[in-house]
Amino acid sequence: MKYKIVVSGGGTGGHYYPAYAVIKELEKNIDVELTYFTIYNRLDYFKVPKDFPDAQHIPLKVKGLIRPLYSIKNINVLINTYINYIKVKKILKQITPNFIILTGGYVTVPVGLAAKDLNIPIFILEQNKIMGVANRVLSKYAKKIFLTYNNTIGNKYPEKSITSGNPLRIPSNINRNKLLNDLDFNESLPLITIFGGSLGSEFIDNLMIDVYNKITNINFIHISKKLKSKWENVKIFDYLDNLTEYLAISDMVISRGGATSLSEIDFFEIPAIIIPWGNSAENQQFLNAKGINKENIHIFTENDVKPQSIIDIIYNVKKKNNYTIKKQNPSKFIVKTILDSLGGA
Ligand SMILES: CC(=O)N[C@H]1[C@@H](OP(=O)(O)OP(=O)(O)OC[C@H]2O[C@@H](n3ccc(=O)[nH]c3=O)[C@H](O)[C@@H]2O)O[C@H](CO)[C@@H](O)[C@@H]1O
Repeated sequence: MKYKIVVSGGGTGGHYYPAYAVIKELEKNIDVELTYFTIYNRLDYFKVPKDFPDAQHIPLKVKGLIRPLYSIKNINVLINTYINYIKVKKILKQITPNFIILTGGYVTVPVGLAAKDLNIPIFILEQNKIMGVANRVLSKYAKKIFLTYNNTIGNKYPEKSITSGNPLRIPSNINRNKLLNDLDFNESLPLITIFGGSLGSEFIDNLMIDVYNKITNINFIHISKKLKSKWENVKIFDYLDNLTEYLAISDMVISRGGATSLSEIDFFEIPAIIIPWGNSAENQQFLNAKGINKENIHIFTENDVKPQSIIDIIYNVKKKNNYTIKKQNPSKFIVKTILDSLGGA
């Protein structure tokens, strides 16, 4: 039997990749026909994985809520949500999905409301330490809510919530020497990977210039749409589809506080310097970073961090002894729970 599955999530990697991980795991268990509702035009900002099942992508022209939430301008947002709800409901009636997965972002509100009206089972993934507004609105109608963090702030439905962890794209095998040789890196040196979420970060780009001018005995991979490399030990890419392969062999990461980036750092047990994006909704990125606050995780605000703060920390970075993965991808548990709750595949 073919399962018709509808997924919806905001148009950045942090929402898209967890959905991808779940769909990939579902495909191991059942035949999947996928429809994906996301934000109009946002798919250009980051690369949609090439091997994503032949999803039909339906972009919706949604308007995001304006803060403060009681702003009069949000009346337009409500009208826009209603128009999209009518459109999505019509499409869902044609598709007749078996179930629907929502990964957060305003775009999911009309999709979730239409699914609820048509009695389609809804599963929610919440990656962040503070639940996003869309997930807060839709949680009431969900069959199960999968959380990355214990005690997610703003979650009103603990009885149907499970702290599963964030489903991730995990490389199937890791060959450190090959990955480093491909980039002409010296294998005996440690590797530090720098990236600012799926959309990049000019703040982190600028911060690193002084660091690169001073440090030559570390290999650096830096994801940046702006920087050009003039340093032999720094390789710059505007995007890497296989970034998680490089994360798996990184001895340190410097990143923003997006929940999926942090889940990867946690999963691969990489020491990290986190500089949360100062304008994230409800200071979400700072709360995410505090949520994984452990030894070897250094959190800075944009105001506090200086190139010298980075140099002082990375000066002591050493190559790890081994790079084997010890944990299980949460996608396995999530898929099993979804299928069991629907009566099994
Ligand atoms: C601006 C914005 O909306 N930010 C939110 C967005 O972040 P954003 O979309 O930046 O997502 P995250 O930082 O959580 O994840 C980034 C993902 O992109 C991948 N990647 C990145 C660069 C690259 O070259 N290749 C690559 O594969 C990373 O491996 C990771 O899987 O979603 C997160 C999860 O809900 C939220 O916590 C963030 O606050």
